[in-house]
Amino acid sequence: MRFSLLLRRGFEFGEREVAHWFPGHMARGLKQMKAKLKSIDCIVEVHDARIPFSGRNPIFEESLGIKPHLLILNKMDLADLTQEKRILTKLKQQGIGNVIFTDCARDKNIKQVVPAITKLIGSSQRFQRAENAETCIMVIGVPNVGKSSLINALRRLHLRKGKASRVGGEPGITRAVLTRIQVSESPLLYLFDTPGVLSPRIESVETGMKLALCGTILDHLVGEDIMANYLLYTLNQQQQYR
Ligand SMILES: Nc1nc2c(ncn2[C@@H]2O[C@H](COP(=O)(O)OP(=O)(O)OP(=O)(O)O)[C@@H](O)[C@H]2O)c(=O)[nH]1
Repeated sequence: MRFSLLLRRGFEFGEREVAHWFPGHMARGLKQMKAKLKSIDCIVEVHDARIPFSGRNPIFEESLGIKPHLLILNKMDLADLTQEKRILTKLKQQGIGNVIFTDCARDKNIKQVVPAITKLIGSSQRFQRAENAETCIMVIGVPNVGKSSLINALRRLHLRKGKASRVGGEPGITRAVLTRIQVSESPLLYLFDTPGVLSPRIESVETGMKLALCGTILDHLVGEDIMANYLLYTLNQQQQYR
């Protein structure tokens, strides 16, 4: 019998409840972000390039969506970029036209970020603030996608300075109230790092599983066994048997 015929056709998630995967401190984080919004010129949303269509927080769009918006798909070094064109086309259809892929360990694509922000703000009528030379950005995203790493990479590139924002392998490293961090001298650019905020209504258990596998939800909240099982199922579906 062919090996592929033995593989599962679907994945049984059982009676899982995703609501409790949203820790309470995230609601507080979102409230603080909304309060800061008046002084922000542009929102930079960081997401994991491995799941470009899953798990972005719709609440960001509802509550923060009025400002110019740049989507950074980070961890491109871990993603399958043969699909890059298709990803960009699909995001454009969803109204997301400003997208940059990055790997925080390399400067190549990080270099595109500040010019893209400057261009976005420059072309946004509402935010032409001639009297104010400094620009303020808010970096948002679900936990552990690399928001702090991006800020540190921008500082390394533009200011030749070290880490200003704590980085960690577990979700939920950045919990502090928003701190203002300089990332560029010319143009004068400041960023607010924010705590990662998951959607309180993750659209499905499958989306939750993808978020967990990319490290945005703590493993034990979801269950290590089912995560491993779903990963195996997905790899088999994609015929990645190695
Ligand atoms: N492979 C790879 N790993 C990355 C990249 N950027 C960040 N990481 C790693 O991803 C993990 C999370 O990075 P952080 O910068 O702390 O993420 P964050 O979004 O600020 O996390 P929270 O504070 O939990 O919201 C760390 O282990 C980083 O080293 C990248 O471009 N590629």
